[in-house]
Amino acid sequence: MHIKIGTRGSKLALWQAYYVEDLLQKGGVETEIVIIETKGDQILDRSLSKIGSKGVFTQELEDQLISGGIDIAVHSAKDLQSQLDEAFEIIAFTEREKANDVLVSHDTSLSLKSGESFVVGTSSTRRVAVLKHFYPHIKTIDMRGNLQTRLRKLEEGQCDALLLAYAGVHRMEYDDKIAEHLLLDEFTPAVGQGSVAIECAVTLPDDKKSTIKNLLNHGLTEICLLTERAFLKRLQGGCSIPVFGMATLHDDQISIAGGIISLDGSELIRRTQRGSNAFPAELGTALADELLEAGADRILQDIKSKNQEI
Ligand SMILES: NCc1[nH]cc(CCC(=O)O)c1CC(=O)O
Repeated sequence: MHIKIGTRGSKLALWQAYYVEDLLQKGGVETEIVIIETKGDQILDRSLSKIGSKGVFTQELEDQLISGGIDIAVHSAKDLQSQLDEAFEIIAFTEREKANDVLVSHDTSLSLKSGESFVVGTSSTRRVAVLKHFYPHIKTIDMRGNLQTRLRKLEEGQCDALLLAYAGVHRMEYDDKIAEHLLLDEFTPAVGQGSVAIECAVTLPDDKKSTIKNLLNHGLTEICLLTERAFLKRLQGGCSIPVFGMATLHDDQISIAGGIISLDGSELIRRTQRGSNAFPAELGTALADELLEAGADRILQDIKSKNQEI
């Protein structure tokens, strides 16, 4: 069998594509990597939250899935919108890396907890809002671009530290620049953070689908991600909305913590629920409903109207 693997061209995206390629080859599959540039890779001058981010990193990959230019598209699970077009499906989630955020700096003695003020570069609305909520003495500056670009800006002194997903930092082998591992209770990650999602067209032949699923899918990660993605779908949060959620497994139970925070960090709603691992989507949806009842709806509307003003 021969599988064409579609990926974006950033170093992190390529790492993930090679990781997937390796797993497929170990299972006796022949592979080929096809690099595809997306709109999101070209737009570097404006914050993603301001261009309406739906599909900017996925559209061109999905076009190739339909035309047969590629068999699968490899994404960071957290970059994949919660509601795929009906022509596509996710056939596998790879085993999740540690999901937490980390503070990255040349000065590894830096700590959010120290009370000392310094400048953190991040383009994530979630991370900015959570910093404002728990660590108001920290200043933030908007910082876009791939990991290498951000690290270069850090090196140039545009900020003192970056706030990033551990998974990406680890994959790029920048572990020695990690100053602090942030608490999951405060910096609850974006839905899907740390896992790689494999997308295909629903029309991909069944023998290819089953081989790919067998070689790439990590069942325990899949249960967690299905819970989180149902949660996100119900809240209709895209990556420009500071919604966060993370599920973990405890024997046959799933526990999920999730919430939403206003852009200025003043209002934070976070809840947890537990349920059977047989019904991940139901649990994720139930948690979203609990949040909506607790006022998440108002925060969401407020953020959506602010995004439209820009
Ligand atoms: N939004 C960019 C993005 N997409 C996936 C990762 C890291 C890898 C992962 O979470 O799987 C990152 C960088 C970051 O948020 O620091």
